[in-house]
Amino acid sequence: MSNRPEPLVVARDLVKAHGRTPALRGAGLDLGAGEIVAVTGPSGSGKSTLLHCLAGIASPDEGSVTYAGERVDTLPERRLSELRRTEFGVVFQFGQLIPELTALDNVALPLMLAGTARGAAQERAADWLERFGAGEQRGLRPGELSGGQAQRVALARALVTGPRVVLADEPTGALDSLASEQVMAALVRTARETGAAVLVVTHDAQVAAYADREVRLQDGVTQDGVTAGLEVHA
Ligand SMILES: Nc1ncnc2c1ncn2[C@@H]1O[C@H](COP(=O)(O)OP(=O)(O)OP(=O)(O)O)[C@@H](O)[C@H]1O
Repeated sequence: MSNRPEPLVVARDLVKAHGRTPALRGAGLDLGAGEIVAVTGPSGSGKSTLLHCLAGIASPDEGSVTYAGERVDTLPERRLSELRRTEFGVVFQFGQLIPELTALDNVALPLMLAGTARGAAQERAADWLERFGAGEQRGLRPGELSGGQAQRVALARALVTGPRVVLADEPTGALDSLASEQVMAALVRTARETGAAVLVVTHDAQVAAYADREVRLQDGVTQDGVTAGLEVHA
């Protein structure tokens, strides 16, 4: 489409096997600033593996991933962790919160690691928890949160540093449909306001409908170009 933004993340011809199990067999996609793309497909079709390759967590056996023109798949680990700390917000499918810290401190931590003073970091963390509907859980530790609450906290933590790319693996997997809609609306709002490029892996067609585009994976191969439904007004 002619009015699509210039891609910020570009993946081409990705091939990746886990041992002898092929996970990606020629996957690719473009992700533009301010754009939300849903990656859908059956269980085992390679969605998480694709997200891990985009985030530089897994390295593809073949193909390439670039971020703002820089090859991600061949970067040294030190530059990769810098990218993940400053430019990428990654939300994993399972448990990534620090059990000893409250929800508020989990979200404040990335800011503090980047040098923000604790009070200011907590203030911003509280705003992001509110945005994702987890403001009331700020004082709770991960063990005291429901799965859905933990997901909201993980999203707030991924977004608090203002990443340019948000990669979220099933961010609504533990939420009911109303809560999923709230979380997706907050993600859409964030992408529109901050210009972040957002990729969401999801099983859920209702969640995918919030995206600007849907990229379907089938047996490790992407079929790009399905346009999803909802017009979202900022
Ligand atoms: N660490 C691993 N070791 C071995 N095989 C793996 C590993 N991770 C994934 N696989 C295999 O690679 C293929 C793709 O898995 P992947 O998790 O990327 O798919 P998915 O579409 O995200 O699945 P789901 O929707 O169930 O999360 C599957 O056949 C899976 O069993």
